[in-house]
This record gives sequence, structure tokens and C-alpha cells, in this order.
Amino acid sequence: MAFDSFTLAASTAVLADEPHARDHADMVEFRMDLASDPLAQLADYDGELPILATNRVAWEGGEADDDDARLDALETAVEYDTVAAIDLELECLLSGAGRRTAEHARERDVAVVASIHDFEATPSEVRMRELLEQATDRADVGKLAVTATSRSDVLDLLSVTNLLTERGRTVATMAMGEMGRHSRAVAPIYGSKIGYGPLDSADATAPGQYDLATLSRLVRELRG
Ligand SMILES: O=C1C[C@@](O)(C(=O)O)C[C@@H](O)[C@@H]1O
Repeated sequence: MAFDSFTLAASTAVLADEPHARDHADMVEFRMDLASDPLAQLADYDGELPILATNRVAWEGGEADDDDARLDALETAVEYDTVAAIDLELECLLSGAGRRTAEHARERDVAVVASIHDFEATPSEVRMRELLEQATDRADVGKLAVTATSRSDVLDLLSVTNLLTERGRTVATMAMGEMGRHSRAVAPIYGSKIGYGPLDSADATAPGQYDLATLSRLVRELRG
């Protein structure tokens, strides 16, 4: 998966829901940390959409314990041809804990998305640029989800998205929460390459997400 154009991911903990996502999504983000028996779900998967496997650790807003089993599960996931990409927190690529998993993915031609989340605030433009440069130096896509508390936070995020895209880096950005919600529809115009939406907004995997059908329509209409 090259992520060279905008990719809409249906975020779900239930792979059997994939047929409902096909009309709108380009891929499924499988939230293994929120799923029951994720490896069995992967083994049974016979859907059409490729999978981005995420096993989000608790310190980055997910539900997976920070142990070897979490990374081992991602390594098992990349053995399936249906898995086109995995998500790893930038922090665990920097610390070295996730490097083996990233290498394992690359050997299988599976893309790596390096993630950064800030659930409190939007870092300065300089810091966001630095984080996304670190992420894109180590992975196929650098993803930054921040929390906007003002419109200027969103403008800063869009500006960094635009700059790094112009410099040839593959980034995915979004502002979580109400204030930044519109960024999910607008960031693709500035180069953001992945958007996430649940099939039903009751199953949102992050604050402020639009449901999949709505995000698909907004992105399509805005990008023309
Ligand atoms: O990292 C991301 C982005 C996200 O947090 C969002 O804000 O849409 C949703 C998560 O499911 C995904 O893993």
C-alpha cells in the first residue's frame, strides 16, 4: 500500500462489518486492541478491503497492554496477505521496541504507519514538523492526531501538513475533538493521506470523528 493518494479507512473492531464499509472506504483499520479474539478474526477474514492493523497501546490512547504480546500480535497480523499496513506508535520506533515489528512488516511488503497522538493539545508548528519528520524518516506514513483548542491550532496543523507534503513526505493528520473536527474533511486538501471514520459514530475510535459515510461525502465534495 503506497498511500500516494487519499485513503479512507473504516475503523472497526469487528472485521465481519467490512461489507458495510465497502461502499465508502478504501481500507479497514482493524483496531485489534478493541477487538475480541483479533487473531481469529484475521484468520477468518475474507473481505475485499485491505487491512491496516492497529494494536494501540494504552499510553497512546488504546487498550492494549504495553507488552511483547501486543507487538507479537502485529507480527502475526502481517503474515496475512489481507494486511497491507500496520500502525506503530512513533514512540516505540524511537525507543527501539517496535523496530523488529517494523522490519518484519517491511520484509512482507507491508507498509508502516508511525503514529503520534496528543490528547491534550496541539504542539507548536515547529514541534509538529519535527515529530512528523521523525515519523516519516522511520515509516511509510507519519500520522499525527492532535487536540485543537482553537481555530489557529487547526491552521497550524494544516500548514505543517501542506509544508511536509510539498517536501515529498507522506503524512496523515487530523485534529481530534469538536474544535478540530472539520480538519478531518479539510486536511486531505492539504495533503493528508489517511482519514479514519467508524461505520457508526457511536463506535468512534477517537474524539470528533465523522461517521464513514459522512467523511467520505465531505472529502469527495471538498476535493472535487
Ligand atoms: O490513530 C488513529 C487516528 C484516530 O485517532 C483519529 O483521530 O481518527 C483514530 C484511530 O482509530 C487511529 O488509529
